[in-house]
Amino acid sequence: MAGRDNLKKRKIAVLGSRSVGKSSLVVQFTENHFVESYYPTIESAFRKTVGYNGTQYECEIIDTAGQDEYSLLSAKHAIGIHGYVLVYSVTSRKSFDMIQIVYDKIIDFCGVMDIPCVIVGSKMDLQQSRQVEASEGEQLAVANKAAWVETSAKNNLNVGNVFEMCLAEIEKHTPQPEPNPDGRKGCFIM
Ligand SMILES: Nc1nc2c(ncn2[C@@H]2O[C@H](COP(=O)(O)OP(=O)(O)OP(=O)(O)O)[C@@H](O)[C@H]2O)c(=O)[nH]1
Repeated sequence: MAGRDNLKKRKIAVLGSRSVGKSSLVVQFTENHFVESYYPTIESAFRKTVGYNGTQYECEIIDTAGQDEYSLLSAKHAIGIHGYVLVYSVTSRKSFDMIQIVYDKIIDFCGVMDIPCVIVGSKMDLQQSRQVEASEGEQLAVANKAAWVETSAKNNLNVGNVFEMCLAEIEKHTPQPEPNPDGRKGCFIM
């Protein structure tokens, strides 16, 4: 069991166009099964505690309703969120184009230069219907200083990686206390 000092709470929001597989990704990660049928999400929260890099993280994952270019970003998708998972489907060019739009809305809303973020190309098992190449996903991530990965919730490929990468991105953006001269870590006054 992790002590309290070794348990960090992290809130992650999952955004992207409708039907790209956001819920399937979150359900595969938190409940270890694949949802074949399609139920549009209004909004749901999932929890899972994961060990990563020697630390236990209590993750609260917010699965949102699909966005389009006209959706307004809600404050609840920005305030208190530590990291973002932005999902497009490799079978939908339109959903890929939505990623930059959603990303820009978030940084605008938060008033920051960049955010801890993983860009996810979902449904990589559907190779026959691919519309977005892996290299395009990678380039988009580099341009936005984000991480990137392709997944299949159906075949449980890279699903756990998405959330580990998101925790890593959050850590990268979290200022570390300066060590004291004697090597011990200092503390922040919040
Ligand atoms: N082949 C394949 N199908 C998938 C995969 N992930 C999701 N799907 C299917 O895509 C459809 C939409 O998946 P959802 O997870 O409901 O999509 P969503 O993004 O949560 O949709 P909204 O709630 O409308 O935003 C469902 O029929 C899923 O079974 C995948 O990795 N491979």
